[in-house]
Amino acid sequence: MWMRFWCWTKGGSLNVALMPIWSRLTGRLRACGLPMKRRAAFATTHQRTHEMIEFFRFLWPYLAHQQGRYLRALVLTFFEAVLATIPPLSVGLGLVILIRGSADIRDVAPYAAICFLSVILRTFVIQHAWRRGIFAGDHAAEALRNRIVEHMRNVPLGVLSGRWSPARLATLIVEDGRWFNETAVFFLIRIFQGVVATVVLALMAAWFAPVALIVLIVVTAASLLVIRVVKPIGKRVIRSRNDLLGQALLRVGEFADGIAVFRAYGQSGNARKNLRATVANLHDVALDGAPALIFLQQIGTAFVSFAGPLAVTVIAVLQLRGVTEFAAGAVTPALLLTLAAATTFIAGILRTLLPLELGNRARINISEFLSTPELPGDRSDFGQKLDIAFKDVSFSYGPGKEATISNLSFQADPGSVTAIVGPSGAGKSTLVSLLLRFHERTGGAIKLAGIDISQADPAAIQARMSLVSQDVHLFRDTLRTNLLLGDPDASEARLSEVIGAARLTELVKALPDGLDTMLGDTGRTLSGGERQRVAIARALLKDAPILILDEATSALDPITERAIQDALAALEAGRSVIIIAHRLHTVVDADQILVVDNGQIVERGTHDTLLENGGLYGRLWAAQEKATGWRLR
Ligand SMILES: Nc1ncnc2c1ncn2[C@@H]1O[C@H](COP(=O)(O)OP(=O)(O)OP(=O)(O)O)[C@@H](O)[C@H]1O
Repeated sequence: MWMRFWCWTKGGSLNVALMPIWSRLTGRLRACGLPMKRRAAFATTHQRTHEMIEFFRFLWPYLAHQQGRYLRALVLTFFEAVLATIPPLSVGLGLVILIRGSADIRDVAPYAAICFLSVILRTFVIQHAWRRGIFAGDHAAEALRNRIVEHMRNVPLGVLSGRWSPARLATLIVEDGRWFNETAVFFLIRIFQGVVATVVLALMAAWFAPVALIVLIVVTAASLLVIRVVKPIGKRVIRSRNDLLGQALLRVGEFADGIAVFRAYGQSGNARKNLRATVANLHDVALDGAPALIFLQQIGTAFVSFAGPLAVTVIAVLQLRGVTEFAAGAVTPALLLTLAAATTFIAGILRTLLPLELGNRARINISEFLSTPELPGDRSDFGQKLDIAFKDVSFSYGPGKEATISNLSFQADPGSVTAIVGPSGAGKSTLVSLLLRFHERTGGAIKLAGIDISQADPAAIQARMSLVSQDVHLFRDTLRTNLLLGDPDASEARLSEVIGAARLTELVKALPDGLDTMLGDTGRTLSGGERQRVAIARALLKDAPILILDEATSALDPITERAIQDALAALEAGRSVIIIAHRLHTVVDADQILVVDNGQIVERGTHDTLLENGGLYGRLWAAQEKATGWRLR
């Protein structure tokens, strides 16, 4: 019999029979723009296995101390899968006994008892397996999300303003993190369960009738073939869905943040239109993609449903032709039950393949982000004297972009005050962001206490610096939490002290819940000047040896600014200070003033020497003096 079957396939009859169907299918899909390789269909299993192994390898370290629990979940799943094969087998064998003519209930009763026992035991085992799997998977997802956040802390800021925008990262953490979790828990375990159960059931079917095994292999291969065809569509839909989701998040964020601007310019209609267009795109992708995916996936799983009838037909043909001779009548019900159970499990596996694609895409996206290089360096052995030295430093915001800083050198001694002034866009903020290692210089060297900062741990550098910038970010949390960012362990007394120094006492009194008032969109919104004072209080709390003030008092009224200047003067004592300021009267006492234009220091000196020089500083000073005399007519 086997020889005949072999000759039939070898002689090409099978190919001849399947070729027109295959050509039609591939022809239609090619017409839809899908790349098709005839033989490639048979690589599906290999590729899927490879993807699952890759996913597993990626998952494994994040399971950390939950690895044992996850493995126990897999072992329990293995037993659960074996238990799942017992009901069809025991019912089938009971039926065989009945069909063969046994009238004694005692012959059948053990099979019924085994069937019930296995069902009860399976329910028990499955619960334990899932509980362990879900716990371990959740743990891995949490560890992965923390790793992403940690990586965000350690990559140059340029990475986060480029391809990995905040919206893209939100999608990565929320959406991709979710699919990573689902794949780790549900799909991998379900596939493992399906494979084990299918193998056991297929062996049982082969025991009833060896030809059934061939039939199962053929229908499964046909299903995999179809799934292979579906895969590019699935990939395309999933990729555009991910991209659009990122865009939608970005637009929603922009719309929410900029609603006041849109309204002020009477453009809220346009902004809403943009937002709607993005949401509509998302909807279109779902609508276009979903029916195709469901239809093609159903075709894939439908093939395996033919296993039972096909096996019976083949057995019948073989019997009728006299190729085989066995008690088909007695065996067929058991065979059918076993095949039905096997096909249910195969269909279950096939149904997880497309969602598995989402998990796989999530893995690729997350790996891509995690592979962006972190800022190198681990030195933190700075001494007490934190002198700052820039030597021929150059920097540009991207390859091929014009240099924002070129060959810039200066030295700031410990305890001195260095002011950086210059026209808007000259590169002043960029300069301090290089010192903080928010970006990596492209040329020259920046040294802190004699150590090249490119060899230093960015966190160690940032721990030694307090930054108060013109853009103050407050978190949607209480005022207390926002202040304690400066020093999470600060005592109440210290907190009151800096609140007083930053002229925040009146504000705290006026807030409904004082320091515990929620800030942000769910709570109280602060004015620009109030925000700036909160940032100053944070810096006072941090008490770092280097203070960087980037237009720190620009949003304050003159009276508050004077008061804050006094507080800052007290803070400046004994520290190195770098002040970026447009209001030149705030820097007249600086030890050195660097005048920056076009990314270069064009003048340096004290206020008096610079005025004497009559250069750019002199012109800026004169322009400001004149501006103070201006008034609107
Ligand atoms: N993240 C960024 N990516 C690309 N270009 C940037 C980025 N940040 C700043 N720039 C550009 O670099 C140049 C210098 O900007 P920077 O903010 O350092 O100037 P500045 O002197 O501090 O200006 P201002 O006084 O107006 O704050 C500007 O042309 C600005 O557009």
